[in-house]
Amino acid sequence: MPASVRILADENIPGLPHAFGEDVTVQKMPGRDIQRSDLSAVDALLLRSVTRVNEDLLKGTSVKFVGTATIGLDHIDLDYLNASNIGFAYAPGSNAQSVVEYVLAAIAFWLQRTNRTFKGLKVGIVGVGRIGGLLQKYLQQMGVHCLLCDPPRQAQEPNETYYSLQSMSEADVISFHVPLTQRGPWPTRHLIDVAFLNALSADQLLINTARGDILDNQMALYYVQNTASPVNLVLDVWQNEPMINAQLVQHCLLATPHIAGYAIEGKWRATAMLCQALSDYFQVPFKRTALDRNIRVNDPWQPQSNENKVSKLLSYYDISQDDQALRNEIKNLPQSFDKLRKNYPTRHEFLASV
Ligand SMILES: NC(=O)c1ccc[n+]([C@@H]2O[C@H](COP(=O)([O-])OP(=O)(O)OC[C@H]3O[C@@H](n4cnc5c(N)ncnc54)[C@H](O)[C@@H]3O)[C@@H](O)[C@H]2O)c1
Ligand SMILES: O=C(O)[C@H](O)[C@H](O)COP(=O)(O)O
Repeated sequence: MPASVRILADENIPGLPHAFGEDVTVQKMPGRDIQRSDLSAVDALLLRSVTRVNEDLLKGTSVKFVGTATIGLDHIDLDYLNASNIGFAYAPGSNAQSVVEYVLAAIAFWLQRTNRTFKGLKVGIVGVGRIGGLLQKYLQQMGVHCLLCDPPRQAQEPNETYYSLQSMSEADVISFHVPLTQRGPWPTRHLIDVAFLNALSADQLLINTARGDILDNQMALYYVQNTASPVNLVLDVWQNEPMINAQLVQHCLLATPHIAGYAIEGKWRATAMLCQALSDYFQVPFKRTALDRNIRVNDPWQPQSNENKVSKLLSYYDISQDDQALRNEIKNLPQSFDKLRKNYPTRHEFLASV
């Protein structure tokens, strides 16, 4: 192992280099600009989702360890890392609560607009992993009925009740929490197809916080432009970020620049997970306490049965501000998309754990 560990990090990962001592050096760069030529004297690369990690980037470099401060892994060629014996870490669950709070705020926004409450609501959850499972717990705590769709889990848990993707159209709200995959028995690229959209109506809400490629955006634009009463769309993730489909934005109930997971505690939790993994890998000390105080949620909200959950949720997180910020900057794409993400205002997690 090197005498000192040289890290190249995405400039949008908070908390570096304070978590390490003098045996670690940290250089920062915009994630989209990182190229192979930047990696000749780098031991560890710490990234976000905007840097594609593959043979093109890493071949012939000195990189021994890659960490991504994200839940999603679709930007990483894991086969190449394994074959090249490069250490790897990611941040599973780090921003799950943030995404769940985004989804609950989006539902609350829609309910308020339609003068409704959570009472009697049916929510379909597609992908019941860390995020989908947490969403299910919070919704059930609020008395909301959930329909679960997760074929990989269904194959492992034949005695549990799971629904098909098609039957999700029975729900008032359908929220997607699948990883982006192209291969295997249950690929998710373009999982939301025209047949699925055609089975929905203007009385329903579809939320995609998973990845942009789950929904063919060009097809979705055609659908909203040519359907009398299209489903209400809430999109946080887009195909071809940062050059997203500006026309589709105009047709969304809520449109945001991939910030569902951006509550500040989630970001610091991801940093802590990567620093711990890097510290174990290179056997260098890591000051966990330097990060811990940013991860704690102050005074969390425990929903009560007799309170107005719609207005309470929106008082914690007014999601319409994130939507408005994107609409205000839509003429300045693609730069504005990354700018809004880089300068995202501080949003705190607010739900008590379930
Ligand atoms: N918008 C954001 O800011 C944001 C933040 C965090 C994560 N994400 C995205 O959310 C995804 C899910 O995160 P997670 O932590 O819950 O992942 P997870 O791996 O814990 O859960 C994913 C679940 O999806 C299921 N699944 C896989 N293929 C499926 C299919 N075809 N149909 C239905 N279910 C399927 C899996 O069985 C699993 O239970 C991430 O991969 C990432 O792309 C987005
Ligand atoms: O997968 C994730 O964790 C999220 O999509 C994450 O919030 C993406 O943010 P980025 O890495 O692009 O800043």
